[in-house]
Amino acid sequence: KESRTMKFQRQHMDPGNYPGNNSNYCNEMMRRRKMTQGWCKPVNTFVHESLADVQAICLQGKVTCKNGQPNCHQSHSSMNITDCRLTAGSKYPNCEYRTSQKDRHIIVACEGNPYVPVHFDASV
Ligand SMILES: Nc1ncnc2c1ncn2[C@@H]1O[C@H](C(=O)NS(=O)(=O)C[C@H]2[C@@H](O)[C@H](n3ccc(=O)[nH]c3=O)O[C@@H]2CO)[C@@H](O)[C@H]1O
Repeated sequence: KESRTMKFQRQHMDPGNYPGNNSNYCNEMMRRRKMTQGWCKPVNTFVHESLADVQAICLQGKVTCKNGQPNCHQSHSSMNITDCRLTAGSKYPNCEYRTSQKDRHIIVACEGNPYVPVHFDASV
């Protein structure tokens, strides 16, 4: 069974890569990382920073998660991310995404021992 932190890495980590001007980045990556099986995941963010830098967020600014839980953390610095958002005309199984590269602070939920990211909450 895939652990929560491995699921986080599969769904959200893409260090050493970024779309550049590849408008198909999200179409390719959402499939490759298995987020278009059974349904098209509506929104997903990939983070183009090292795993160490993203794991370090769990030691940074504590904030309340969207679901009210107290275990979210906001990155001190902004990070290179890509937001993938399902397009209006997209029909399963043809999941079509808009690719938007951004520079944002990210908010993740952390859990466990070691205390590591298990959920992507938002970017600000
Ligand atoms: N505090 C917590 N502590 C521990 N665990 C917590 C906590 N909270 C939830 N989980 C768990 O995480 C799991 C999960 O998949 N949550 S999810 O909301 O659906 C993820 C969102 C995110 O993937 C994506 N999104 C969204 C915005 C954006 O900018 N970028 C972007 O990528 O959309 C998804 C839906 O919004 C679920 O098992 C839930 O129980």
